[in-house]
Amino acid sequence: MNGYRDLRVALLGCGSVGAQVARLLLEQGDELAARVGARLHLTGIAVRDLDAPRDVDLPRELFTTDAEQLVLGADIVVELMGGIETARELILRALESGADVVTANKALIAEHGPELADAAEQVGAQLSYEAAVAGAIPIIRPLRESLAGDHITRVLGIVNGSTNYILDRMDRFGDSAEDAMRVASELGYLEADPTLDVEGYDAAQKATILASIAFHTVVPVDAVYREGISGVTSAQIEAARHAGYVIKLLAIAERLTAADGTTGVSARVYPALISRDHPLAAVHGGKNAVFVEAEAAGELMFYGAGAGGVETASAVLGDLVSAARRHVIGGPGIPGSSHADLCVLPIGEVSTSYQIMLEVRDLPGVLAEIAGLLAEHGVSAASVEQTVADGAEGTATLVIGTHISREADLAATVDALRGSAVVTAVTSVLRLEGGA
Ligand SMILES: NC(=O)c1ccc[n+]([C@@H]2O[C@H](COP(=O)([O-])OP(=O)(O)OC[C@H]3O[C@@H](n4cnc5c(N)ncnc54)[C@H](O)[C@@H]3O)[C@@H](O)[C@H]2O)c1
Ligand SMILES: N[C@@H](CCO)C(=O)O
Ligand code: NA
Repeated sequence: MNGYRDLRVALLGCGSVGAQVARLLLEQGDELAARVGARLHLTGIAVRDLDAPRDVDLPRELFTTDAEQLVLGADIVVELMGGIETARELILRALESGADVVTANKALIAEHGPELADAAEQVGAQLSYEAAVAGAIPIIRPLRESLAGDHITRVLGIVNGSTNYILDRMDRFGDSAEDAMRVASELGYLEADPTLDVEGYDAAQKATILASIAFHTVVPVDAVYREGISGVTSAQIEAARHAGYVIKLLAIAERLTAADGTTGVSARVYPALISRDHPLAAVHGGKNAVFVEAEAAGELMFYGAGAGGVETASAVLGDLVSAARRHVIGGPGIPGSSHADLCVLPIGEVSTSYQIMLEVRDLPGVLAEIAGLLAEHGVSAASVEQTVADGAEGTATLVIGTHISREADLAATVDALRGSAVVTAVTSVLRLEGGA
């Protein structure tokens, strides 16, 4: 039709995202053909159950349970099944046959990205995964292409919508952690296994991908330091607000110099304080945002929907159109870039400032004792506030803000505080991020 050649597109999986990709491919066929210069011909959709109910009405003859057969002969394979092993095998098979692959599978890319990128490079195929990080938000392509001539120094991301939703409810509506979690669950925001969201595993997968691309290196997912939001309390949220901060679950990728002079990368996920003036503080509900700091470009922010079937389908189709254009023009796909080969530095090498909440004995000399413990470990207090004196009788609550300190020094300080006779409890230690 219209003299366009056909490019054979095989779709693996027809769930929330896959069904929307199929619908858009069919509905927008003519326009996509005009944009690409070839017709994106959906040859089939691999499903587990031919008769399962779908979000979208799609021609039944497209469905097949034979994913392996479908992949054979495809020009572009779009993997939207999720899971690791079957997806990995099918993608490797597709790449080895020279097909381009588009996937939204963050777990797979975080675990096997380098292997898949190598397989793609061997045959000059394109492996694209814009939808794997922050759903609809263009962030992979900007990092890989638009910022390819710059030096990125730091990436701070709110890349998990469900935990952002939970923390935002606690902050804005005063919900308890349990209530906020229940609402998030009712709205279907959480993964089938909510631990993946709540304990930061999903964000860690995205941190791996962001750190690897931003710093042209390989950051294994196991090397990402990870804390989730299950320990965040209403008292911490309240204390943060009082001090002009908000608590966000951040995925951070940063170029750092270690104490011994080694340059490396830190990749970490934890709930952190950020100033209410920081652009990331305005990311509410289930939205995602990625804040990028680059030497020449300065500060950039990418904001939008990090999940949702049709929203995520937008990113998938963007990759699909890009892969299809390559087929029309010819030439190899853009290979992954890991030439910098940087080491991943442990959390102890990170320097940031901290907010420590303590319950102490309300006695003369206590402040001096605590100041002495901080000084002994090279941690300098920027502020000390006695917020309430209404805990157990004879105790006071202290909130200490520190100057920028090394995590290792801070950890030793917290251990010393816990062991001190004047401290009855260390109730909170939070890092403050987003500053200079
Ligand atoms: N839903 C989102 O908002 C979102 C956002 C970003 C990324 N992703 C990623 O996109 C991918 C798809 O997510 P989803 O939300 O559409 O999942 P989903 O569970 O709704 O759909 C996956 C579908 O694939 C099918 N499937 C699984 N294994 C199969 C196999 N071996 N053969 C054929 N079909 C198989 C399942 O039956 C299911 O229908 C995942 O990797 C997910 O992490 C999803
Ligand atoms: N569970 C993820 C889905 C998108 O990857 C989230 O909450 O953001
Ligand atoms: Na994205």
